Amino acid sequence: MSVLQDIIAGVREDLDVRKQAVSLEELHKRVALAPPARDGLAALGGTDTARTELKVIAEVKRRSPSKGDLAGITDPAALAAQYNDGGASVISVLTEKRRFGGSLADLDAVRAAVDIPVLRKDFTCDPYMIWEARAHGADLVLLIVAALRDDELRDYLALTHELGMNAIVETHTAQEIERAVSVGAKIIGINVRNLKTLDVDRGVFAALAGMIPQGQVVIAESGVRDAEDVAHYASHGATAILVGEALVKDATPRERITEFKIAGAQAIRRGLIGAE
Ligand SMILES: O=C(O)c1ccccc1NCC(=O)[C@H](O)[C@H](O)COP(=O)(O)O
Repeated sequence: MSVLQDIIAGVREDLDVRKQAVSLEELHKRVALAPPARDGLAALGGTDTARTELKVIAEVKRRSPSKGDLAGITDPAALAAQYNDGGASVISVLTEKRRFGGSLADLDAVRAAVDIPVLRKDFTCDPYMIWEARAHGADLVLLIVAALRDDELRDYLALTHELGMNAIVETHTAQEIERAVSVGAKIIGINVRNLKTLDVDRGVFAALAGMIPQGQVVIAESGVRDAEDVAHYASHGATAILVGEALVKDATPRERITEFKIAGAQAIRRGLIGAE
């Protein structure tokens, strides 16, 4: 069983328990009462192709299969507030429990603490999880192409939009990018962490980003350690970077995000001057 299949098997078991506790009908009622979704697409620059800055999606990530415990996050809301102050455009909250130590309570706490859009980052494998995300205030959800059939990808994306949210459609290969584009994804992530080996190869982003049509939001996911990595992704066409480990382990995440934004803007400017 691959790492992804293994994670999803656990997600499905936990989901069965939650479905027993809260019916889909109950979730529908909660969604009707939830505050409207914040515009995640606009926060990430929308379809504006005149890129002048690099957006940062800052992640609340407690644990990971590749690294184990990352940081003792005692207050996810306070961490998210620091991310917000540093200039993050979106906060990502890893809600998967078994391998990442996250929860819907983390999502609730973060959503209440910031005014910017919040991504429920999880291994979406059932429409119930999209309703659940919205009921807990999420503005964006993650759809991993490798985990979904084309019909599921299309249906889940449509449901996400029906509920007023946006989806980050995550890819790892050229074929997955073709699938993401064909279902009409507006926000496409390229995750450079190989889901079989868990190795990070930043060169994957440089090799694949050019396949994504102009006008889409292009997110470089995973492996940002420092300003040099940020410049690498920005110079290869990233609209945004998604950063977890480097921020949760940093004593001053607010300053680190500001530094990443400056590095991203400088790399974009160098690219524009080089193209003149
Ligand atoms: O982080 C992992 O070990 C991992 C393993 C298997 C599937 C997904 C995994 N991570 C989820 C993510 O996509 C990252 O949390 C996110 O891109 C941030 O990555 P990083 O900045 O390298 O922590």
